[in-house]
Amino acid sequence: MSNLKVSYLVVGGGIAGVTCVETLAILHPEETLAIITASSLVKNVTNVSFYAKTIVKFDVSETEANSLLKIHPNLNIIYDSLKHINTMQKLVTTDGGNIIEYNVICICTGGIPRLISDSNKCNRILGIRDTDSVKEFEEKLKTGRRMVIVGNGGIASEIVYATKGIQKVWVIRDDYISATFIDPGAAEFFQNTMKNRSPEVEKNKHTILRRHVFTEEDTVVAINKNIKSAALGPDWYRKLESVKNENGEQELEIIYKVEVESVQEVDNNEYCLEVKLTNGRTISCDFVISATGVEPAVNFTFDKEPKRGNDGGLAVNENQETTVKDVFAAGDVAFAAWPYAPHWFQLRLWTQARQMAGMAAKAMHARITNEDVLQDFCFELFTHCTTLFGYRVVLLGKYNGQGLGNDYEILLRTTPNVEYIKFVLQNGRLQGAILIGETNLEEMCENLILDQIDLTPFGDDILNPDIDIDDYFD
Ligand SMILES: Cc1cc2nc3c(=O)[nH]c(=O)nc-3n(C[C@H](O)[C@H](O)[C@H](O)COP(=O)(O)OP(=O)(O)OC[C@H]3O[C@@H](n4cnc5c(N)ncnc54)[C@H](O)[C@@H]3O)c2cc1C
Ligand SMILES: NC(=O)C1=CN([C@@H]2O[C@H](COP(=O)(O)OP(=O)(O)OC[C@H]3O[C@@H](n4cnc5c(N)ncnc54)[C@H](OP(=O)(O)O)[C@@H]3O)[C@@H](O)[C@H]2O)C=CC1
Repeated sequence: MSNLKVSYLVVGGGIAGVTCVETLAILHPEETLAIITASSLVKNVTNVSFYAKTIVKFDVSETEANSLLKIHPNLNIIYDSLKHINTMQKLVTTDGGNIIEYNVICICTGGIPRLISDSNKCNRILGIRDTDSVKEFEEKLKTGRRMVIVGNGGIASEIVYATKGIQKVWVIRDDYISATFIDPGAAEFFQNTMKNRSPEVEKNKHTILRRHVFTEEDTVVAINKNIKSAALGPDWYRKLESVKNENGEQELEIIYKVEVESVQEVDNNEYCLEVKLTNGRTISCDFVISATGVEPAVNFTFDKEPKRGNDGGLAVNENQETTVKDVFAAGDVAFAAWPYAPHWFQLRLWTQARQMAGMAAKAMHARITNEDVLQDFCFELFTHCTTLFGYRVVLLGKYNGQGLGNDYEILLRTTPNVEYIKFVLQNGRLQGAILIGETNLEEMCENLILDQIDLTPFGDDILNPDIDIDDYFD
């Protein structure tokens, strides 16, 4: 137990918390800084590379929290969990009884899986977030014969792709797969490649994976067992590829446009779970993966509650400050409540956790030094680089026509098993793009979206592979 007084206090050892600490250490090295982390390992970002000004790719790795001392020798690391924030007196208390006074605080407590409604009745409905949850999943995978996967976003797509030797029933409420990230055309592109995974595609799959392989060690120490440690690293699902299940052939059935009505444990059946769907069908299985999104982790109390967003996240302005002065928030726990630039929106991703935390650090520093701060340029354009079904995927701007109504055009170029390129245009100007494969179009698309150049004169040539469109703009 200790009493401590610092200028800057950061809570959470995920990408957001660590980025905030790293940025503050650079901006204000002489000032006192502390981090409260509920787990002995923290996340950090390495191998940052730029495809373009705002399109950044990086690896996410995990490291001992005390390695942060390298960047800030006077950093106070408090291995504990936040319990209460007294915003009037500007002090926090922790579950372990520590009291820390601050001038400015940044809350980066991340999120937890938002599970389907019957999850509280049965422990065979799993969510994936941290190492422990993956271990439990691996155990179930080793002996399971059939699993039901609910949800149509990143985690469900990765699980469907990576698991073998088990029957999979993928239950989605859309009429095409992976709807969070792609459109129906790209879904078809992926499904075709999944059907006939040729040796060539298998080869590509390995060459385009990120360099860092997820290796979160068993040595991770959870300080508070009720609090999940940071979200997993990028290659987490590769562990699933090596799980041996001798039960049988891989089979995938996708059931579109349905939801789960109920899940019941049964003991008179070959399988111990029955999943009833809204279309009247019942599926017997061993366990259910609920990959149905994230809930912000506001797992502590306030004397004065800041405003929340409609998803329960702490509402923040363009400087990442909540509605309570000197209380900032970043990453999955935050709800972006400022008026967005035309080509940006919030999705809970590493990139945004990192960007928000960098912005929060700048604004916290500006508060302490009494300076003005402007929102970072990165919030001008939504960008996401990832790997789906073994392919590089870059998403830019309003890549699925989000918020554009019905008044937009789509331009497509696709080569089976190689690339899928979609441009979303409105009034002849590029609003968003999906780039799958090694397209090398990232920088051009970024410029076209940010500069809103009228592309009408180019017609369909904008996607003609024989014309180097960059030449037009040089
Ligand atoms: C399986 C999986 C795969 C993903 N894949 C991708 C991907 O490919 N690309 C991508 O962009 N994004 C991906 N994401 C999303 C990405 O991981 C998150 O958006 C990002 O990690 C959020 O970072 P964060 O720091 O806000 O939260 P977290 O990583 O959740 O970190 C929160 C930290 O706060 C700590 N904490 C919580 N409560 C307290 C408390 N009361 N006191 C002290 N500490 C506390 C936790 O222990 C944790 O260390 C994935 C997520 C998951 C679960
Ligand atoms: N490669 C990547 O970039 C990856 C990113 N992630 C990130 O990790 C986090 C967690 O991933 P994930 O859980 O996949 O979350 P996502 O938000 O990506 O996807 C959730 C999915 O579940 C659906 N859903 C929500 N509630 C229900 C319900 N009750 N019944 C049926 N379907 C439902 C959503 O549909 P609807 O859209 O209709 O609400 C959506 O398709 C996200 O922030 C995600 O972006 C995770 C893995 C990989």
